[in-house]
Amino acid sequence: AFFFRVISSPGPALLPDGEPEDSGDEEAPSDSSEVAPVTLRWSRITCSLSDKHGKTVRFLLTNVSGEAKPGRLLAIMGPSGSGKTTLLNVLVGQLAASPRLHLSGHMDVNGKPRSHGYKIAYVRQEDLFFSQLTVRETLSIAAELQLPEIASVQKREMYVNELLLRLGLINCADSIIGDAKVRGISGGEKKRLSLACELIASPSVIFADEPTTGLDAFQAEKVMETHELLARDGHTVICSIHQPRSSVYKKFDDIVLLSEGAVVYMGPARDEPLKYFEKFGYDCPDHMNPAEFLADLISIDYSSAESIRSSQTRIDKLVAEFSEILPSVECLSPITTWKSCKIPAKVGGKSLTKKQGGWWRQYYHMIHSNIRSSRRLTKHPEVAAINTAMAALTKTVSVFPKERVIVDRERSKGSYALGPYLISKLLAEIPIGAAFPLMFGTILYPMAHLHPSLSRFTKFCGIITMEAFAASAMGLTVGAMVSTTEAAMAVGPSLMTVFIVFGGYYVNAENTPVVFRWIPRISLIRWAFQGLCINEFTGLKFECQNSFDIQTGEQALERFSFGGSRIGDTITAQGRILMFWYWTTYLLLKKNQPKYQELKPPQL
Ligand SMILES: Nc1ncnc2c1ncn2[C@@H]1O[C@H](COP(=O)(O)OP(=O)(O)OP(=O)(O)O)[C@@H](O)[C@H]1O
Repeated sequence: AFFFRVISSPGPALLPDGEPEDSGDEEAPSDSSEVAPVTLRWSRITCSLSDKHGKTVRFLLTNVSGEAKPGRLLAIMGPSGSGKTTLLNVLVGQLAASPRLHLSGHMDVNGKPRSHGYKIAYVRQEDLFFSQLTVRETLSIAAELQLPEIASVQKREMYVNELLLRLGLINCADSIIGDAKVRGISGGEKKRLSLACELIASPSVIFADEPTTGLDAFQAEKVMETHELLARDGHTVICSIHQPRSSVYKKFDDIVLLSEGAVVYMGPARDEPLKYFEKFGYDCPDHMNPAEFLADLISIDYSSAESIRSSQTRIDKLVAEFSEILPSVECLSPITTWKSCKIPAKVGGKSLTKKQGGWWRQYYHMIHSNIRSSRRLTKHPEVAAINTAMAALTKTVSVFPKERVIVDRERSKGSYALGPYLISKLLAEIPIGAAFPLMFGTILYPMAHLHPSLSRFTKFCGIITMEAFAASAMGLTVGAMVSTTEAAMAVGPSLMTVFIVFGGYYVNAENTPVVFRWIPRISLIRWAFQGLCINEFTGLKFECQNSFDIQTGEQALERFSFGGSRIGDTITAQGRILMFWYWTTYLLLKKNQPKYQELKPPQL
């Protein structure tokens, strides 16, 4: 996937290879704080949706015109489904192609076709990062990939530090990003990190799709403050936003109000739109958030048939009124993509984005970040426990149902009995069954920086090997229970998932509901996880910042409800589970042994 991505498309934030000197008529600035000023104009953009017979069924955008200027923050506002994201995608040139969508209109960049281009950044709604990397590492990797011309590591670090300071990320620079499971930086910080990653190559135009979605009021304000500062630095900033609080609304310089894909107002923000709507008798009450007033004014009220009709009439009237006074935004160039942007951003008079790093450079950094990321991830003994068990289980369930057919045939011939077959199978599989966990342990242990002592390493390998045998025995039971490999492949991992959930990491003994308390006792994941945790945490001391932080490994074990137990206990429990699955396999195979129709003498 990475290979495909590298050869197929550089993504919106990266400049394609280009001739840096081809700067058109515009001079790119020579200082890092300066950006090439860009004015965007779009006119008569219409986007329609047709059915499979080619008949237009709906307009997503109707005759939308507008303008975004450098040094100003433009907000595209409107109710849900009004076409904000569609318009933003059209402006960025990234409206997903579909045979049912028809797009027309014009767009200029500084009075020229936009393919003549400038560097742009598109900050999407979802924040996608390697969750185990820190903020600084994420930005450093982005800088190394996008700014290969800054050869000096020191200079690149300075540049990253500058960005961290500028976006208010310096305090969390060395925190991991985190995800739903491992707490990392806040939602607002993630949004600002997304923005920072896009800003590395000093884009002239910044598009942001709903940058405040999912944030609390304070974080939303901080994020919008950052956008406002970027506009003040000379960037052209365009963001879509649903319904901002009033302090956020005050930050906008210009506003486009969309309702059902049509423009209801476009022009200066703050009091101007309120004055404009006053002319039609719609007064914003004192102390009401203007954004809320505007949103109510241009939304369909679905509470009753009458309210739908009256709100629709009001919106149609406002759209018609605005189209009559629409400032003439005329562009000559049909909509194209930004792909052939050729003007590189510059820092200190030097081009920063002549080229992306070559393949090898990108490959090296991606591998590096993946290793860094997986190192931290694999520190969780849970990952080692799940990986070992799943590998052993799938290996067995994919093979055993086929083998069973042969066993049944031989048994029916009386070649061998079930008991000796199972015992010989167990003994014969010891070397192969142990090979994978030992290999896995040998690679993972030093990579994950686990406790560097030979005795702990030996115990680590012992625990995962025992677990692999238990998982394999469980695979035999599943294979004996169902008749096909496909069914075994469906049942085995599903059953294992239950054991993973009750494995002690997601749900531990103290918070397991009483009715499910038996599951962790028979979960091979839980015993392996417990053994690995005891092996790793016993005797550890942690650096603490607060008095309530966990200080010792023993306290960490208490937190998992593993206090007071020993590795020996977990190995014994695994042994019991292994015997349980073997015994169940024996009983199932015995019960399911092939039965043949008896040949009875004909009745006279
Ligand atoms: N490719 C598509 N095919 C069909 N319908 C689409 C397509 N893209 C957008 N739409 C429809 O167009 C309308 C506008 O969508 P858009 O995502 O632009 O709205 P929005 O104002 O950004 O909404 P929200 O605030 O909820 O994100 C929606 O009704 C959506 O379902």
